[in-house]
Amino acid sequence: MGIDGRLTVAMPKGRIFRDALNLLGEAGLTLPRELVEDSRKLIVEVPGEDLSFLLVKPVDVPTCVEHGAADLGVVGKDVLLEEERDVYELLDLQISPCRLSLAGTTDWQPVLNPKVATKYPRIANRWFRKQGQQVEVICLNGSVELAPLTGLADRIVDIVSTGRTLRENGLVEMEEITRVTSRLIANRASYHLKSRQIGELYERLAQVVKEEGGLQ
Ligand SMILES: Nc1ncnc2c1ncn2[C@@H]1O[C@H](COP(=O)(O)OP(=O)(O)OP(=O)(O)O)[C@@H](O)[C@H]1O
Ligand SMILES: O=P(O)(O)OC[C@H]1O[C@H](OP(=O)(O)OP(=O)(O)O)[C@H](O)[C@@H]1O
Repeated sequence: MGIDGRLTVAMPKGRIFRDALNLLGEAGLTLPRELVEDSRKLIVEVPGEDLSFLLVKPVDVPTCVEHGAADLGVVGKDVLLEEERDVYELLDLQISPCRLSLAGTTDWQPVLNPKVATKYPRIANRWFRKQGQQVEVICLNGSVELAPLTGLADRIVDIVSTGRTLRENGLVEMEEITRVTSRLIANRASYHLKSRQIGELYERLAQVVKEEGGLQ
């Protein structure tokens, strides 16, 4: 499980990375140079602690944790809901907040069996099923806002943070599907086998989240 019996944490590269590092720093961890500075290293050990970080794409964090390549992971709730991996969700870290919303053009008219473009096909399908609406979900990997502008789809399900991308593309948020923050997740076996190490890190992080109401 993990590497050399050390506690291994899968960290998402990209947007969440800095927020997660700040949180770990606040929790009293000495962050190795390779994590803080620009580095291409993918496995980084924390000096003086029985701890290593794996640097992975955000969408791959639940996969690494489910399969035990990492004992713990930091990941957005959006990815967690979409990936449906068999992991424990331990803590809402309250970092990298955003929301997953339904959006469209201002002049959108209801149609039978509308097309919905998204990076989140499972979440979209589940949500529309719950609404009793039949839709055709079209999977995109980015620039989802283009879809209603080009006739590729009628509406989109996508992340909204400042709302700038919607605004600058003449789209409006129609409904919030879910609020999103990043979570601490654990491999099921590691949670039991490394309960002391995981418990200690959990306590340190939970304390910071409680004291600071999360770091934005
Ligand atoms: N404005 C935002 N847009 C997208 N994700 C955001 C935003 N704000 C916070 N997040 C969080 O950041 C995560 C995405 O991070 P990031 O954009 O680095 O990854 P990504 O979608 O894999 O990017 P890419 O595919 O461009 O490499 C989401 O899962 C979400 O939880
Ligand atoms: O509300 P905002 O602050 O504008 O942020 C939301 C935008 O940011 C993300 O896109 P990203 O920059 O990751 O590009 P992408 O289209 O390639 O996913 C997301 O998919 C939205 O498009």
